Amino acid sequence: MSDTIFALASAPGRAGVAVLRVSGPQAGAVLDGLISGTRPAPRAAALRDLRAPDAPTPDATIIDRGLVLWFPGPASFTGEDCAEFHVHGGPAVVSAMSEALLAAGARPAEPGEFTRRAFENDKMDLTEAEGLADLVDAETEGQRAQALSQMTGALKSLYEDWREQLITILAAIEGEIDFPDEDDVPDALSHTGAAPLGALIEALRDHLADERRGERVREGFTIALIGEPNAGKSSILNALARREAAIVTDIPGTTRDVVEVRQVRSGFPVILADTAGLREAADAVEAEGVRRALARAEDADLRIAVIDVSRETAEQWRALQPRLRAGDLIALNKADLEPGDASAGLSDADAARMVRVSAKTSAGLDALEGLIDEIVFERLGSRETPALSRARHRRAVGEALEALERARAQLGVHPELAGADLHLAVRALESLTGRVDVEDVLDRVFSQFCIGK
Ligand SMILES: Nc1nc2c(c(=O)[nH]1)N(C=O)[C@@H](CNc1ccc(C(=O)N[C@@H](CCC(=O)O)C(=O)O)cc1)CN2
Ligand SMILES: Nc1nc2c(ncn2[C@@H]2O[C@H](COP(=O)(O)OP(=O)(O)OP(=O)(O)O)[C@@H](O)[C@H]2O)c(=O)[nH]1
Ligand SMILES: [Mg+2]
Repeated sequence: MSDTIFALASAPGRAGVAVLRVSGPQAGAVLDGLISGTRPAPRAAALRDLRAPDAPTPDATIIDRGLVLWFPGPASFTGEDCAEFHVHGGPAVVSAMSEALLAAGARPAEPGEFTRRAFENDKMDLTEAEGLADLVDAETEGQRAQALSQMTGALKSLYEDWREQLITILAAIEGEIDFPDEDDVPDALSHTGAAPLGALIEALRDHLADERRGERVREGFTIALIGEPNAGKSSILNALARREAAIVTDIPGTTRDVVEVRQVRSGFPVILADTAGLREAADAVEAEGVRRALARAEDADLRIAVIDVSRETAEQWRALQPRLRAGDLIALNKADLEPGDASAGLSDADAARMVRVSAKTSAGLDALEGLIDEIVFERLGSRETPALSRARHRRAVGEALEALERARAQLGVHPELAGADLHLAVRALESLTGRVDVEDVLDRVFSQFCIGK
């Protein structure tokens, strides 16, 4: 951290304004070396001519006239001395500025290095840093809201609060072990420790039992269209996508690979996947397509079974039913060809998630979209408690939970063993917020950032 680093903070390419940030002990000197006139007052923008620090004649070699800012540490984004150059956003201006910053003694920042410094200087914990990275990556309203909440400390407070509860329990237990005021220490412990420990275990369980809501908000909610060949899956995909994303022909077995379309529904990223029609395939290529279709259906967050109502439906339904789960949708397609009631023989629950559609005339497609949007919102929409948003969180909370459960089992038997497990749980929670230095975790988290963050 003794290096002074710089990076383009705005997107590369042509733009109205480009922002270059500098952070580190030499940031003030770097700033002074590039500007005409005086360093501006802290945190106030000032217009200055900018030139390379090694320029022979100051006037002839002006790079640009831009706004500069000076943030003396520790009251800065990184906690170090920082400077910013807001210049005209042309590629030649940015590259000349980069040369000038190099000549002034700064080096290019690694991805995430500014935020890593903010983390090292206690400006944020690890979950807040992740929230910031997610905010930069956010493409939908739901992603933005989740990332902002995490960046402003929602997960941090939750995890810090658990950690404090745990330390209180641990102190009580260790107190009982060290200064038993009763003969039966384990028994006393199962009185003092069991209730708060039980409550904590419940809280961690609830946090994990969220059907991966936060991870889905980040990565996308996947929906697989499945059904027999020629049922109209690709036609429905194209209708939902409003473009010809998949090939449609009247030949059964047209789709082989999984065809994906990304869209935003109810403010969340959704991945619609069209798949090969399910049947005993005659050739190896189609057989591989069917294998992929089944795998995708299995992994998806929602399945839409597409049934061709112009053909015998009982057989199609029998084949699809084992692939479906509660809450999945059924699209009865080609309704234009068969005005009859295809729901005959189905239970009410099945009928409720069924829509008659025609990919040809578009009848019923609005209703199908309405149902999809509703399901996406129900499953991903915000709750009162913040959601964990990465596999890293799930692993660490899971580890803490297992340690707490072991501790509970030992509480009235071997209090020292319970104490050791509680220490493990504290450590797992501390790795979440980055309180304990787990170097490879930090490297992994910050390397996922984009350059300039
Ligand atoms: N020009 C510019 N815009 C930006 C950023 C930036 O670095 N530069 N940010 C970069 O992500 C975001 C804003 N985040 C920031 C967070 C903290 C501080 C900061 O100076 N914090 C000090 C003082 C706080 C205060 O005055 O209230 C501190 O925490 O001590 C600055 C920007 C978005 N917009
Ligand atoms: N009349 C009518 N024809 C439809 C409808 N939907 C699809 N089709 C036709 O049915 C045939 C098959 O459509 P696809 O969308 O390719 O069917 P698929 O389920 O993707 O078929 P595979 O990729 O072979 O599994 C095409 O000729 C479509 O034009 C519909 O609602 N009504
Ligand atoms: Mg198809």
